[in-house]
Order: sequence, then C-alpha cells, then structure tokens
Amino acid sequence: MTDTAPAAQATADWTTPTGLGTSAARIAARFAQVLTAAAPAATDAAAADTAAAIAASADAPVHDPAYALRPWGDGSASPLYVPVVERTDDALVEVVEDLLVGWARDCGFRGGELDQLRGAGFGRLAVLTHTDTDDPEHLLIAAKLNAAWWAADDLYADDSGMGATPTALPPKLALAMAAMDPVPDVGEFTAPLEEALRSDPVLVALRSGVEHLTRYGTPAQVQRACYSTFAMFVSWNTYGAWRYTGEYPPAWEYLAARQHDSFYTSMTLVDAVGGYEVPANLYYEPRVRRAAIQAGTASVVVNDLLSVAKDAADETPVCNMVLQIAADRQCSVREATEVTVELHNRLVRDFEAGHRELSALPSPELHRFLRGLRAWMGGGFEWHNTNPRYRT
Ligand SMILES: CC(C)=CCC/C(C)=C(\C)COP(=O)(O)OP(=O)(O)O
Repeated sequence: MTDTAPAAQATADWTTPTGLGTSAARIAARFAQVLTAAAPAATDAAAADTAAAIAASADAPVHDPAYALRPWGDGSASPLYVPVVERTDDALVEVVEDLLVGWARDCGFRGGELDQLRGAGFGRLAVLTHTDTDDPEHLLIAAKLNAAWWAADDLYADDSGMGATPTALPPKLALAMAAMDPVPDVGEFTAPLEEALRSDPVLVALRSGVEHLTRYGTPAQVQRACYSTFAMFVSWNTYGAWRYTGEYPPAWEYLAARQHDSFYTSMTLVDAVGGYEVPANLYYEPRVRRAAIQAGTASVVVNDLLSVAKDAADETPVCNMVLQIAADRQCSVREATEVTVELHNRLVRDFEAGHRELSALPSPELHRFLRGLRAWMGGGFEWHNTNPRYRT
C-alpha cells in the first residue's frame, strides 16, 4: 500500500482482509467498486477477501439474542420481532426533555402546543433510540429534528383538527425546504421569505434543528438529512392528493410512498448523534442503504400498527398500511393487522441477515452504524408501544 494515494489510505481500513471464502461475491464486488473510486490499489484482492469474510459471517447463529418476539398494543395480535431495547434512562430523558421544551418555546410554540410536545416525549425517543451517546447536546440533534418533523407532519399534513389541509400542504412544504436548506441571498426577494420563515414556529424549529445538526455533523450528514426529508415531503404531498380526491391507493402503492416517509429520515442522524461519520460512499452503498431503508420501514410499520385507530378517526382518514390492506382485501382490521405484522417481521429478519453479511466489511464506522440502526428499531418500538399518543 506504499504507493497508495492519500484518499486510498484514508479508506484503507475498510479493505483490510478479515476472513476467507468465496460466496456473496456480489456484495464484495460492489464494495470494492465503492472503494475503487478513491483507492485504485484496493480492488480485486480486497474484494475477494471481503467476499470471504462475508461468506464466513453467513454461517451466523439462527437466533440472535439482540432480537426478541414482543407483544404489543393490547396483546391480541401476533408478536412483533424487534431488536431488544438497549437503554432506558429516566434521568437522562428528563434532562433532554427539559432542554427540548425550552428550545420549542424559543421557536415560538406556546401553551397547549408545548404541553403536547412534552407529552409526546421526543426527548425520550432520542434516549431510547440513540443508545451510543449520553451527551444531551448530541441527543438534542435527534430530539429537535424529530419534534420538528412531527410538528410539520401533524400541523401541515395529517391532522385536520389542527388545521392541516391537502391544498395548503405543498406550498408549506416548499417553505419548509427553504427553512432547512438556506437559499442564497436574492436581493429584494429575501426579506419577505425571511419574514415568512420567522413567522411560523414549525419553520423556525426545522431551521434551528438543522443548525443544531450542523454544529455537530459534517456537510454530508446535514445534506443527507435534508434530502431524505425532502423525499419524505413528496410522500406527504402524495397522501395529500389521495385524501383530497378521496381515491385511496392500494397497499402496495401506499407502501412505496411510505418507504420514503419513514423513520429512515430519523436514522440519517444515527452517526452524527453518535459523534462519528459513515463516509458518504459507504452510507449510500446499496446494501447499506437497503439495510437502512428496511430498518426505517419496519419502524414506521410499527407506527402504522399502533396508530390505526388514530388514523381512521381523522375526518379525512390518514393512509395507514393496515387500513389499506383491509380496504384492498375487504377483510377485517384484525386480519389486515396480521398481514402487517408479518410484513414487519420479514423486514426485520431481512435487516438482520443483511447486518450479518455487512458485518464482515472492515469498517468500524459501518459496524457502529448498523448497530445504531438496530438500536433505533428497538427503541422506536418501545417508544411507540408505551406512548399515550397511540393509546386508544
Ligand atoms: C421522520 C419523522 C419523525 C417524520 C415525521 C413523519 C412521521 C410522524 C412519521 C414518519 C410517522 O408516521 P405518521 O405520520 O403516521 O405518524 P403518527 O401516526 O401521526 O404519529
């Protein structure tokens, strides 16, 4: 490796041989391609060694104690296969919640909105899901952005009782993008935009949340959070169109939209909150992205399972996987719930298998990130299953 270019040296620890074997060559070859862009010297040999390591890891034990079958809701449906909860820490939760409510007040939320925010427990969500840091300032990255995303979701997109309407939604989301990803100065047109961005607590919260992320994360981490949010907004607009026309989608089409409106967006923060970075070309390596999408989708399917009653109760019903399946198949909610549980458990098992394969890749950051995704699923389940928001 002595002639290796500096960029290649920076990535050399990913390519260090760690095992033997020949199966799973596809993932290794792809991984080598990712590296090749920066490290011409680290190609075929590294790919073969990586494939070997993957092959060795494919023989992992069938039951991983990091996962469990857990009852949920009122306990009447089949259990969910979820990662175990890695941390509960009430004292830390209180610190983060207090800081979060102070921040929300500074953003302009008042009275009942602040009570709702505290009741929702986004600080608790951060503590349950980001288990590799105890630092309140880092946890606040997740707490602030999740609170801001949820506020936008409730107030702009979902909750008719809070003033959300399908026709006002798209322009509000366009402003939300401007709040998160600052536009350059445009002379006389800047002042009215600034005024609009300062006049709505949701927009102030989104902007401030990104600023907080910017203090601790890299530019790549900030933009990945922004762009996954913007993809999520496309799904919100899609739901808005369905609710406006009253033409609700089949379950497969809803699920296609839901995969970009999921806790994948929350999980873009995993490494920044943890205080490290998965380099962009590894973060977006297809197997890594697939694992992250599986984790995000599984977690949002938990949300759908637990919010059936809440979603069905809105005067313009909110799309929900259980409700879409029940409508498609003309079956009961109970039957549709079982199909949804099966879908969830399949996603988690597929994630688990992918995690096992990817564990053979010699990147400490990637290993930590995959454990972080797993922890997020476990904490996300716990949060939903114990949250008054989802109790009927
Ligand atoms: C990433 C994030 C927190 C996005 C906000 C959108 C959101 C609240 C979800 C993806 C969860 O789904 P849903 O809108 O159905 O949530 P509720 O059931 O209203 O809690």
